[in-house]
Amino acid sequence: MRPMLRLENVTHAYDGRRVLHDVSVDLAEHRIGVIGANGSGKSTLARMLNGLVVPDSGRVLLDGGDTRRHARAIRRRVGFVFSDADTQIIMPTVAEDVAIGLRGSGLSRAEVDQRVRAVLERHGLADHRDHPAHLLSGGQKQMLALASVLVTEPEVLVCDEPTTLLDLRNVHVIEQTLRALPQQVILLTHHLDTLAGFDRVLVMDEGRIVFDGAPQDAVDHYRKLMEPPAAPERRP
Ligand SMILES: Nc1ncnc2c1ncn2[C@@H]1O[C@H](COP(=O)(O)OP(=O)(O)OP(=O)(O)O)[C@@H](O)[C@H]1O
Repeated sequence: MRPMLRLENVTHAYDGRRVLHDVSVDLAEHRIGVIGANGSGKSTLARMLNGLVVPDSGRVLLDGGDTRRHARAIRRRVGFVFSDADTQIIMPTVAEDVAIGLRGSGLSRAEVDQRVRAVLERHGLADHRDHPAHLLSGGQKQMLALASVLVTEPEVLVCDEPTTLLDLRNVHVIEQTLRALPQQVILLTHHLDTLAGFDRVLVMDEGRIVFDGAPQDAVDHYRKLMEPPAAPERRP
């Protein structure tokens, strides 16, 4: 059975400024997109899904477990990929960076090696296993960031604009990788084409979910929302 993420009346503010307003939503579909203007609250919402941010009021639940009380357990089940892979790469070599996610997992050295090898092969990084991670290309770094989360075998993958810094070819590579994943994917993106074939897309605006539906309808709604206001009529 697919995991069930639930936000219940979630409100959140930074420095007294409210950025999420009473958001309630259940997230159970296989592939869910989240779109919206800069600053509309997407990242804050996404970070709540694995307890990186805890709401000021309301609750965020994974299969009924509250992120306030079960953050560690929930983080093991909900992986998070950031838009800037450099912030996620912490070890000198590619293989070490992937392996670090398995620290404390209780797996033997041989099991860790086997899992790391498999994930590097699956994501086209096998030839780079002993290379310095910081010397990879932007696309390879993002793939490494993804591999480092996937090696932990999360049930849900939350990706916060993983293609924002990539060229179009690498956007497609990451897109295809995400599409092929068996686990639930919640993808925040400004690349609207990526959402074709998704099961559901949420549109956020000023801290609220203002549309929730099929990808094309959501993209149409978002485009309308982003239209510039009509210029005032000129008087002769
Ligand atoms: N750690 C923080 N401290 C203070 N303000 C923050 C923090 N994180 C986000 N904000 C503010 O909260 C608001 C919502 O930000 P958030 O990153 O959730 O939006 P977003 O929709 O993901 O934006 P973008 O598309 O630009 O990534 C913004 O006004 C942002 O400046």
